Amino acid sequence: MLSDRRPHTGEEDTAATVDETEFRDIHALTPPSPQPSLSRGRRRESWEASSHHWSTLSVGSDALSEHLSTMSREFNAMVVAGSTIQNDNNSNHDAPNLGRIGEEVEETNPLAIVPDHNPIPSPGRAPPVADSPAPVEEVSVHQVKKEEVESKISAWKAAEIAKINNRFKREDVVINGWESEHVEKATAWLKKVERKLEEKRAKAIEKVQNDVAKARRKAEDKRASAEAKRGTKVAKIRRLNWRQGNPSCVLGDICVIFFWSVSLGVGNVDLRVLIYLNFDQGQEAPDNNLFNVPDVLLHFGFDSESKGYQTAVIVKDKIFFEMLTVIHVCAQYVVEGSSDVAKLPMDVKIFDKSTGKWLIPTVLGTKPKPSNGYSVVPVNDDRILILKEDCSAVDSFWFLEVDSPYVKEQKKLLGAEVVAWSKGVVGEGPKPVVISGPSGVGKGTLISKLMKEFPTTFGFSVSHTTRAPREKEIDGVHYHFTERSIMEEEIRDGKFLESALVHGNLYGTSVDAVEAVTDAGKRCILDIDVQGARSVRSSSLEALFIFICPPSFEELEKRLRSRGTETEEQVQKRLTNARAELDEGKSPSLFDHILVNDDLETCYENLKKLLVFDDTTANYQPTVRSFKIPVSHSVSIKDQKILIRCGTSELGKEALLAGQEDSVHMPSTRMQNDEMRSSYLEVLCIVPLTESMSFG
Ligand SMILES: Nc1ncnc2c1ncn2[C@@H]1O[C@H](COP(=O)(O)OP(=O)(O)OP(=O)(O)O)[C@@H](O)[C@H]1O
Ligand SMILES: Nc1nc2c(ncn2[C@@H]2O[C@H](COP(=O)(O)O)[C@@H](O)[C@H]2O)c(=O)[nH]1
Repeated sequence: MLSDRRPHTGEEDTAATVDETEFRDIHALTPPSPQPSLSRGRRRESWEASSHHWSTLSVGSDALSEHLSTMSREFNAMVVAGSTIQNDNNSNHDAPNLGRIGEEVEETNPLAIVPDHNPIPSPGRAPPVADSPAPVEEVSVHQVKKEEVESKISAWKAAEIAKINNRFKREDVVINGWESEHVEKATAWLKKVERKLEEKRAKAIEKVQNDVAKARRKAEDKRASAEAKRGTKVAKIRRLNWRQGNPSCVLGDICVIFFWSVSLGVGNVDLRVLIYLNFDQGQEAPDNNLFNVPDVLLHFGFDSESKGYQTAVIVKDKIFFEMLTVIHVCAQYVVEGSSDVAKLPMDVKIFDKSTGKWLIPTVLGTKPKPSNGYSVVPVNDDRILILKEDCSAVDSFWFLEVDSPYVKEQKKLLGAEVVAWSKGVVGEGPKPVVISGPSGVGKGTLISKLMKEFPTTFGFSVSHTTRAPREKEIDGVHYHFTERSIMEEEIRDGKFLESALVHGNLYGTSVDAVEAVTDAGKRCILDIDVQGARSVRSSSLEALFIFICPPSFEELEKRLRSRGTETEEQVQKRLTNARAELDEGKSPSLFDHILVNDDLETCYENLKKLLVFDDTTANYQPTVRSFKIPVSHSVSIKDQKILIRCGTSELGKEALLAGQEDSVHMPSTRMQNDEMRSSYLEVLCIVPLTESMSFG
């Protein structure tokens, strides 16, 4: 019967069913059990069957199945106990079975850590049932037993619920533990990740800071080097500029003054040399001050180390310039009384007074060619004038820059003691010529004719361009064909005198291109667009600006097309730009001359008139070039002027003869007086120093 019971999955349902159903079953079907042992055996069978049945119908949890099976066994025991009471009067045979109900069922669940403090009261401990002598009494005993069983069942239920609650509490503890363990783990992981991120961040910040510092340092270096380059370029441009200007002769009653435009090889010195030729012994000098020989820091002494005489100039606590050989020459000259001595080179070394040591500096620039002798005068704190004796005036003036801005820059760059030679170039070259005009007007054609006819007089400035070479165009002859990125960098580096975007390509005139021509002693011709002309006009380069105009716009278009070097699109672009250029070409502030290229030959003749027979070209070879600084002279610096004084009749004669009467335009009355001319001549060169010498 018990084994036929329908299984219940819910424990409370089971208990409730047991409450209501089991007892009805007990009354109806109490089996007479003749032998307690047999009855016990049968009951065991029922339990086993029941247990088996329950376990096979469990809802999947072994623990739950085990638990329910335990409950079932205990419950069955109680029911059987209740049913056997009446047959088993005061027999306690089944007491051990009932007693088992109250026993702690061995807890196999690993979660079971809370002991059950509410055990089911052991039926064994129930007061023994007294013998019932009468049926009435029997009923009441039965009643008592029933109540007792009922109370046990209630107690059992409560105990089961408590067990379940405990079990869930234990589970809850374990779940909480599991939860906190995982939360802790996750938090620890997060902290680890955060720490790693923090480290990465710190590293990234450090890297960025290092990169920034590195970039700054690099930029500094680049800036310094660009600045140095710029300085050099500017100096070059200035030098180009100094070569400009006309030499002029100024006549005076007492003296003849030559104005020489002087330029320097490396430095930034612009000089004008005035030579006072005093013919009359009785005449006074134009400015007495000019004749005051100031402190000339020339020191002569014997250098035990090199066993010779040396000259030194003290500038800013440093002794510059050893002219051992010069003094040696002087000594020879003096002793032997002969000027016929070997030319001797010039060496530079520096005695640093603070350390008491001689330094051999890095010498920049081209040093002067050896001479018979030199005069040495500090001009100011940054350079020393060296006047070569007994050589042509063109090669006489030299400067040793010892602390000029250029030298300062170089010292910084090279991290060494630096000096630089600058040549005072006497005379000047003719102005470069800028030929501009719209594309197709005939600039190139005119320039080619000029070069062909005057190959030694004119030189073409070879521009840089990013445009592709045309057929027959040769790199380095017609253009320096360059990649855009390279050209852009070179423009940034200050390599260009001017540059412009012309018809979609970059074009530019490099300083080197102009220098290459001027260094070859030729007049430089630039073929550039109007933008370029404007740039050159606003630069320090003095030039002659000529604009070539077409006879008409239609003719320009015709020439451009007939040349056949451009695509239709390029022709259109060039024609559009031509209109703007033609407007600009009329600007008198930009161009010195406008030539209309109608008939080619006529235009060429006009160009030649402007260039070949203009004053600049005609006067290119200054007559004063043959002037010589005599051996016997004194050099001094006064009021920002270099004074060179010499005054013997022989030397005067020499200087005068070298000066050439025609170009000097000396007053005829005096020039006719040979006696007077040879009797006395005092020559004073006054060299005013310009701002670029940065006095003070
Ligand atoms: N006076 C002229 N009469 C007729 N044709 C000319 C005359 N001058 C030049 N040309 C022709 O015009 C064309 C353009 O001349 P050229 O190439 O010298 O122009 P350009 O001004 O140098 O042009 P670009 O600025 O594009 O270099 C050439 O074919 C040339 O032979
Ligand atoms: N600003 C400059 N313009 C230049 C230079 N070289 C040439 N040009 C001018 O470009 C156009 C086009 O020349 P093309 O050879 O492509 O026909 C022409 O007007 C030239 O005068 C330069 O160095 N700078």
